[in-house]
Amino acid sequence: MGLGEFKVHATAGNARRATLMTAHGPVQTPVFMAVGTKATVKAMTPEELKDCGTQVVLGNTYHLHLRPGEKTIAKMGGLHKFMNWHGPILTDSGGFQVFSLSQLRNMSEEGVEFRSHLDGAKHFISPEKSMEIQMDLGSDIIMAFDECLQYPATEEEIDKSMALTYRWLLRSKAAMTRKESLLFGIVQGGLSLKHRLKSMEQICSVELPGYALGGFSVGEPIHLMHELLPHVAPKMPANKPRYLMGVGTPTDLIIAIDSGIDMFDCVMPTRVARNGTIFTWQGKVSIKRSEYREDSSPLDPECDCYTCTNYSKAYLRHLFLSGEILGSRLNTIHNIHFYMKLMELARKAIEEGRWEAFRDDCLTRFVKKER
Ligand SMILES: CCCSCc1cc(N)cc2c(=O)[nH]c(N)nc12
Ligand SMILES: [Zn+2]
Repeated sequence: MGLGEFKVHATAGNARRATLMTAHGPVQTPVFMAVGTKATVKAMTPEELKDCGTQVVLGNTYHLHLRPGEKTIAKMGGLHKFMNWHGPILTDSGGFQVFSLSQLRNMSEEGVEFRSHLDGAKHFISPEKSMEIQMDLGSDIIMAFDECLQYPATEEEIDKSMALTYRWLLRSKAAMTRKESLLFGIVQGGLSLKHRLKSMEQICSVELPGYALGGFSVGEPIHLMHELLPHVAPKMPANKPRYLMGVGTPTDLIIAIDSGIDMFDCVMPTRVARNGTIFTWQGKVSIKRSEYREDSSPLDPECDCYTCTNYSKAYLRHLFLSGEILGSRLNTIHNIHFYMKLMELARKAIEEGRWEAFRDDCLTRFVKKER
């Protein structure tokens, strides 16, 4: 396969089993990508990530630009070498984090001026600057610089913002000159089908190796996203990967795959692991519950990860209540393994013509009350 080639091997309704070729190797989809915002997937080593089945790690332009700086990372050989991750890396364009993390900011056609959340220093990021940072990092998949509105937003705000995102995509494409990298456009449009379809038409009219759906998981009731996806995702180019940004729970992933989404990222599995929430094939487990005080069983009897093979709920509860770092590590290893296993089984189910049954079984399992 050539760089950027996206080959669909099997389908089940809108669901697809495909392969995307990047400069650091193939990506088997549907895929969940582990978020490594500051050049690390929190609490996990690259070897542990690989052992859990991780294919792609995400980096973040905003954070890495502020610290240690893309020029430093470039001098150290690029982000792959710097973090010792030699599989594909996708980097976000930074706009989303500017709006969600930094204080003072001035938006203009040119770009966004903002103050660092670290030291208050003034910075400016534009489509051109975002591309420069991501190219310096040596990213395999580069995200276009976009504006992501929070929820709710008026029709006028959505109209104005998605038009800007389209103009910024054209500037991103003109500035992204790194031949080894794949540039993905980002469809916006808020929670309005009319605006989503218009943004999709604009963004997907630009010839690119892949397209993302942004603007979800921004505070909206999640059912609104579930209702919109089947009307938008299948209309995106069938021969290009579709990436749903910042989503989601295991239930969200299954529903989105069923609507034709191929790629996902979310901080959820790593973030909630550190707070003691564990995803299992029997639903969610809150490890701090007193019922686990002397429970010798693993987090998930149906899981074969390092944590479930070697430790009891009683021990993991003790680590969590004691605030031990090992607790965060073991819980994270399990949650990342769970998400990667979910995607592996989803790929197999689509390949083997069992997708509908797998989908329905997952949705039944995951809706069980937290215990
Ligand atoms: C490393 C983080 C990747 S995903 C961040 C993210 C998350 C969510 N939910 C939406 C968006 C969006 O609309 N645009 C962009 N660039 N990023 C988004
Ligand atoms: Zn496990």
